[in-house]
Amino acid sequence: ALAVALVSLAAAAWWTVGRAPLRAQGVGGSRYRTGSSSAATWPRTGGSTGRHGPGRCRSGSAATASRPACCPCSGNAVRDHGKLSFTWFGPVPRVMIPDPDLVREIFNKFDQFGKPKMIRVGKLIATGVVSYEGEKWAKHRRILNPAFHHEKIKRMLPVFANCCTEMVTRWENSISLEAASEIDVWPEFRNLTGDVISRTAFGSSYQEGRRIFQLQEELAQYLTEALQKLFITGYWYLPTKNNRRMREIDREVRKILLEIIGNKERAIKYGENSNDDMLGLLVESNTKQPELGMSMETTSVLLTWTLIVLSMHPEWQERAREEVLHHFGRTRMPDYDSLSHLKIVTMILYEVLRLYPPVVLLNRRTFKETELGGIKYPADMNLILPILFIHHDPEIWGKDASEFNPGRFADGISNASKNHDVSFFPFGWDPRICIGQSFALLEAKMALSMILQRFSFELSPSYIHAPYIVLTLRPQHGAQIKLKKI
Ligand code: HEM
Repeated sequence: ALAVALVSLAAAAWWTVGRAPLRAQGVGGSRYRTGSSSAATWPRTGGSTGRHGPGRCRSGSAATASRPACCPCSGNAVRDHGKLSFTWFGPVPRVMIPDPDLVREIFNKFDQFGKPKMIRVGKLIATGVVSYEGEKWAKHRRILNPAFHHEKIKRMLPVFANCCTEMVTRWENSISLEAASEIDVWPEFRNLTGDVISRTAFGSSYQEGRRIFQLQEELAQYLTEALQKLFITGYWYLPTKNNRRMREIDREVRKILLEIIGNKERAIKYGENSNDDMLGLLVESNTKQPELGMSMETTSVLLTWTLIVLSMHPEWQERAREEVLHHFGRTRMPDYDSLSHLKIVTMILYEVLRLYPPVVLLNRRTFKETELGGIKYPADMNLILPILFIHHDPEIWGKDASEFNPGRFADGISNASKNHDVSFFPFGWDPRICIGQSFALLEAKMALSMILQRFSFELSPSYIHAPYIVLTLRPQHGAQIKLKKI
C-alpha cells in the first residue's frame, strides 16, 4: 500500500512540476478570484490541494434546514479559494465551474467537452449510455428513447399505482388510528423505487431485478468508502476485503443479467415477447449492465427529501394536500392527465430538486486544449459542474436562495431564477439530459399524491438533519417521520 501511495504521490508531483502553466488568452485574468495566483493560468499550484471527492463529504453542525453543510460543490471550496478553484484527484486536476453561462457553453460544445474517463471501479455502477461518447452514445440513446416516450410512460402508470398502493397499505396497517407512528421513509422509498424499476424494466424477471438493485445498493456503500482512496493509482487492484467484495458483486450482477438477457433474447427470437419494453430495448442496445440502479437511488432521494421538507413546512404540505384532494378526493386512484396538471405538487418537487439535487455535480473532461471563460485548459482536464452550488447561489436565486420557497416556480422553471437558463439543472441538460426525467417525476407525483390522500406527517424528534453524499445526496441518519392517518 505504501509503495502504491508513493507512486501516486510521485504522479501528483510529476503533474504539478511537469506541466507548464498555460496563459490566458488575451484577457485581463478571469472574471473570478483565482486562488493565490493573479494570472489566469492553468494549472496553478496555489489553489486548493484538498481532495473534495464525494466520499469525503460529511454533513456537519452547520447544516441548516434547507442546505447541506459540506459538499465538494457547496460553499467550502468557494469560501476558501474563490469561485474558480481546483482540487487534485490523485494526479488529475479538477476545476469547478460555478457559472451558469460557462456551464451552458460546456453543454453546448459537447464535441469539445465529454464525459471523464471512467476509473475502473466507476464502471461497476455506471456503464451504458450514461458513459458513452460520440456515435456510440447517439446510437444507444436513439435505441432507448422510445422506452421513455410519454405514451410508454403512461402505460407504466398501473405499475406505479400498484407499487405505491402496496407501500401505503403497509403503512396504514402498521400504524394505529389514534396516535402518530414513526416510520423511516428513506428505506421505504428505496424499496418502492426498486420495485417500480424492477417491474417496469424487468417485467417477469422482476425478482432477479430486485436482487440486482440490492447488490448495487451494497456496491454503492463500498464504492463510497473506496472513493476516498481511489486517487491512489492501482488501489483498485489491491486484494482488500472491500475490493474483493466489489468484484464478487460485479460478477453476481453480470451473471444474473446475462441470464435475464439470455431469456429475453430467446423470447424475442421465438416471438413470445415483444422487445419494445425497457429490458427489450436494453437488450437491443446490447447493454450488458443496466444503468438503472442509479435511477432508483435518485428517485427515492427525491421522495425522501420531499417528505422531510413538507414536514418542516406544514403550510406547503396543506396546500399540496388541498390540490391532491381537489383532483382525486380521498380514495380515487390518481390518473395520468390529472397528475400532469398538478401545479403546487410540481412546484414543490422542483424546489426540492433545487435545494436537494439527488445528483450534486456533473463531471466533464476536455477532449483537447480548450478555452473556456478566458482560461485555456489542457486536454484531459476534469471539469466539475456543481449543480448543488449553482442551485444555492444567492447571486442567481436571490437572498432567500437557501430557503424553501416553491412559489419561485409558480411561473415555470425559466422564470424562477435571475435570467440564467442553466441555473436549474437537476436532470442535466441537452443533449444528454436525463432520459428518465418524466418517468421519475410521474412516479414521485403518484407516490406523493397517494401519501397526501391518506396521511398527515411531521418530523420525528429522532430525525437528525444531515444531508450527505453516497453517490447521491441522502439523509445520513435516515428520515424518521411521524405519520397520522387522516
Ligand atoms: C429524480 C430522479 C433523477 C435524477 C435527479 C436524475 C439525474 C440525471 C442527471 C443529472 C443526468 C445527466 C448526467 C450527465 O449529464 O452527466 C442523468 C442522465 C441519465 N439518467 Fe437520470 N435522473 C433521475 C432519474 C432517472 C430514471 C428514473 C432513469 C431511468 C429509468 C434515468 C436514466 C438516466 C440515463 C439513462 C441517463 C443518461 C442519459 C445520456 O447520457 O444520454 N434517470 N440523470
